[in-house]
Amino acid sequence: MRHIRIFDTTLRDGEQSPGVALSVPQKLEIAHGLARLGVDIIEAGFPITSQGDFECVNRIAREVKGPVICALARTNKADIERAAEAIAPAEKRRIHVFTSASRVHLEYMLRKTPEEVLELSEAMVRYAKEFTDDVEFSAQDVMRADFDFVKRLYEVAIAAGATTINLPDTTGYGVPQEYGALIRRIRDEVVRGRDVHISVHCHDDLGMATANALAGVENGATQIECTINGIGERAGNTALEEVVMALYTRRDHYRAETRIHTREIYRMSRMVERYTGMVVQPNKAIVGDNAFAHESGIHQDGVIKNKETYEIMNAEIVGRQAAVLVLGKHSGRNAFRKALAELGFNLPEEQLQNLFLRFKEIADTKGALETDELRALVESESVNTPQLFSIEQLQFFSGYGMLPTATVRLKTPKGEVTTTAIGDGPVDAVYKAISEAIELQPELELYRVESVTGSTEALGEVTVKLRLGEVLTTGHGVSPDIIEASARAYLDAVNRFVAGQASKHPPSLDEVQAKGAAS
Ligand SMILES: CC(=O)SCCNC(=O)CCNC(=O)[C@H](O)C(C)(C)COP(=O)(O)OP(=O)(O)OC[C@H]1O[C@@H](n2cnc3c(N)ncnc32)[C@H](O)[C@@H]1OP(=O)(O)O
Ligand SMILES: CC(C)C(=O)C(=O)O
Repeated sequence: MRHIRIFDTTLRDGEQSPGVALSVPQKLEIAHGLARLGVDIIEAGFPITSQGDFECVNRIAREVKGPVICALARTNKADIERAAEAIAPAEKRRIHVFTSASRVHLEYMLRKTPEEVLELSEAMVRYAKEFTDDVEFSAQDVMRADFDFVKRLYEVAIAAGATTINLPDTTGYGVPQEYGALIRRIRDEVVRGRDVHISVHCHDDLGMATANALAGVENGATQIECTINGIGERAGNTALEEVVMALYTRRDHYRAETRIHTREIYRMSRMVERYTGMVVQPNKAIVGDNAFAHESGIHQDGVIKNKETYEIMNAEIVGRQAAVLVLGKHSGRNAFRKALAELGFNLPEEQLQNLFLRFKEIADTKGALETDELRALVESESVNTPQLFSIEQLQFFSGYGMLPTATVRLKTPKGEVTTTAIGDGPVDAVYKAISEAIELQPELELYRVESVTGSTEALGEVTVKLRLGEVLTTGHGVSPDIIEASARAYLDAVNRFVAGQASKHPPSLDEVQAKGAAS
């Protein structure tokens, strides 16, 4: 298999992301991480940019062992000297000299003729060679440049000693077939079998950076320039994790391999996310939160039966936890049953079906449930208490300057009962309305409300203790709405009270209500 070099430019092009400025310790830690990841080349910075950037590249060159340490330089002597000085302590060092290729860059930005750019490029590659044998040459914006000029530029760069020629699609203008064809022509018409690496550097302005880089590999490139999480100027660069995993997962197709220790990928992604403050989108390939999660019932059912139904790679291979089944409104019974079994609940089928309906009802309004929320739901609903009283409807009003008022419609053994009450707050109003509907006046000994996972979006879990005469009963209720959870907890306690009496000497409801009313 062909070896593809991974040239990581997180610390140079990646740091050019608007709003990102990494400190020296952060860059050093990222560089050490990149060495552990197994990248071949680290582009550590652009030393002429600032004293801070110089020092950073210099410290990385001193301290980070393994990869080639590379510094960027424009086609001028001052840049090259600064780059050479910064990387001098490295065991393996590279200077990356760049110019521009497109007419618009030459005319408006460099304000030079093509002949001047050719001359300067040749002279500056030669100059960089005085400091290191390993010189890379790039001409920005090759996709929008005249091919004959691009060809001449890279020919002079190779003649001057460039050992790697990089073809940057600086503006992300290329499409895979076109970019691949450019790389092929460079291979056939410029490199012509010489010992020079062809490198790809693609930007993601049209969302094609990864596809373009891979098209380059298919057509002769042996180096990919990329960044962790695809960060970089504007829409970013080719994402390291994407090209590496594409080459690995589709090695049957590309017949090429990298030296990346893939199990380090996720850790690096999180480190770069944390230090740059650039949050990885949930649906980002390989490293996004959802990349190995399944929510819909049909997918979950398939994955439970055989992971290969919906997974082309294992999460573990990129250093993540095994794929997770997210329990939300799209989930099915098989995934629900499995999740409960993993939590240690093996419920009878009928109970599981009822619980599933309640779960769907909650997930429909709240979204996916976390493990602790699922556990709370099961614990509050799975105990086989006969539902003598249950909520049909619940409505309440409260607010500053208003009388808290609640109306409940309950299913009771006497049929549907609707009552309204005023209270000191919405929960008090609901409890008074329920008490009237069930014709019992329990004393509330304890009322506790908690957010199951500690966030405001979490399920609310309410625990109550009610005293009915001599008997103390506990009830639990969960719901995204804490007033509803409170009503459920109250009725749960009442139903348990009734069930507890029934297990000894079944009283009639009239007896229970008479007892409750008397207490
Ligand atoms: C596609 C890329 O990612 S390229 C790398 C981009 N990275 C950066 O720009 C890093 C941050 N940059 C900086 O700190 C500054 O721009 C510096 C230190 C590099 C230069 O700063 P200044 O000297 O103030 O120049 P300024 O940024 O205003 O303009 C850039 C100059 O570089 C010239 N230039 C641009 N590319 C090249 C090149 N490849 N070779 C030679 N000169 C170049 C421009 O023509 C312009 O020259 P001018 O001042 O004669 O008009
Ligand atoms: C310096 C070059 C390689 C670059 O970053 C670009 O053209 O995008």
